Amino acid sequence: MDRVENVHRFRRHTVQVAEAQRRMEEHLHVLGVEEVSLENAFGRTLAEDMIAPEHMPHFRRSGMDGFAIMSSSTRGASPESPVLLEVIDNIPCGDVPKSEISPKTASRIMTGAMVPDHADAVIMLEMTEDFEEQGKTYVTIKKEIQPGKNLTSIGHEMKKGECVLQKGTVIRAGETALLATFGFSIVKVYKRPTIAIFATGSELLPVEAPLCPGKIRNSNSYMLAALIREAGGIPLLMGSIPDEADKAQALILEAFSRADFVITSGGVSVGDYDILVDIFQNWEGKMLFNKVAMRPGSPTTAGVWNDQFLFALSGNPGACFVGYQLFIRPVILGMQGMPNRYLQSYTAFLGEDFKKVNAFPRYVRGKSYIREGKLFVEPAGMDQSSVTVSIKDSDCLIQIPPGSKGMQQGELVSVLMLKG
Ligand SMILES: Nc1nc2c(c(=O)[nH]1)N[C@H]1C(S)=C(S)[C@@H](COP(=O)(O)OP(=O)(O)OC[C@H]3O[C@@H](n4cnc5c(N)ncnc54)[C@H](O)[C@@H]3O)O[C@H]1N2
Ligand code: MOO
Ligand SMILES: [Mg+2]
Repeated sequence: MDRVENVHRFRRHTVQVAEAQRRMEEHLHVLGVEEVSLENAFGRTLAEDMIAPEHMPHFRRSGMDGFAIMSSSTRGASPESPVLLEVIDNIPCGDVPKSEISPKTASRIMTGAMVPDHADAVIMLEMTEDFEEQGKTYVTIKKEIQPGKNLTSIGHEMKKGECVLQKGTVIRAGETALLATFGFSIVKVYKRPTIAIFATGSELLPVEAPLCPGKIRNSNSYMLAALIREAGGIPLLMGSIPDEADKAQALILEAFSRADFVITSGGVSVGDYDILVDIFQNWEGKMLFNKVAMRPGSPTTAGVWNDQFLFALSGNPGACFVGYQLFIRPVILGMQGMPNRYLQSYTAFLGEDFKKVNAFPRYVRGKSYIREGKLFVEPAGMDQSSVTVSIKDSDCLIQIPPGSKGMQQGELVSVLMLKG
């Protein structure tokens, strides 16, 4: 149930995180498609199924350096009664064999080379002895060899016409190897969203400015830009806006023409200078939510303007980080066609007591570790919403359910993994 709150000038309706995500999903659309070269495709999402244009491998391939033979030639072979075959060819990788194999012949062959016709096995070099006699080379085999030994058949890994990679697959190292194998030098991928980032607050200084009393440097914009890059988006740093609602609104609306969507940080709570609240109060677009049952980041607000999102994150760095992970990251991944866009949930043991109580579910910046084969998590450091230093040490968000008693060391807790 939504809880309605009346704080001074702005009615706020608290929604659960899942409901807030559901509302934003209604407006989430995959961006268009573009072609990129394979070397620039890392981290991108395939926009079409990739179908194998040929078998892999497309020729019968030797798995060892040795001799290609007919396995039947070795029947009865033993140290006491070795088989003698005449060596009729030498096949390096990349060559086509010049001769086919018969019951009395063998061809010297290298790992990865094309196995000659009628050969159905390759015997390792170390299991043979060869010698020359009257200008001819012979190989001695003292062991029976099974058909198919050290020979990779055509289409062993994949058959022509099979789906190599499905639409929606994120291209990482293994995918890149397959795309290269099948000759896809250009691939169709979803476009990367461009996101305009504004910081708000008259206290904010540019990063390069010296400190002065009461002011701080704008760290949220840079943190958000880094997070956006991590998710494959393109950040547009728009600097910081002083606490003047009209000016901020004009700049934000203008940014919609330059970006796929806009994020702001700061100015969403109940302070006198919380200008995003004013902007959303006069919002002509659609409101999605303006209060979320979560800590930190409860004032996180979102709306849609002509099909484009405006996300207003809290100014407190910890809240800004958590708000990004729960709302912005899934949108960036979703716009790139990624099906698994929400942080994955695991169960872990709590490594230490967490006594802070709250009416809302709490997302504690945590660090995870394995002890005796079990996954443990504990707070990464100071957990107040205003704290920046613990962000770098966190690899997960520990989900502490709302309640009056907190949680004890050793209890099982649900965790959202941020990395990996
Ligand atoms: N009376 C109440 N006060 C507050 C409430 C409340 O419910 N009643 N909510 C608190 C909660 S929870 C949060 S979260 C914050 C939200 O604050 P805002 O989103 O309005 O952000 P600001 O007021 O602009 O700034 C808060 C804090 O963060 C610093 N900040 C802002 N921008 C940046 C930036 N780009 N880089 C680094 N740090 C930044 C800013 O200087 C403030 O210290 O409100 C609570 N208050
Ligand atoms: O919702 Mo606030 O982010 O807890 O400090
Ligand atoms: Mg404020």
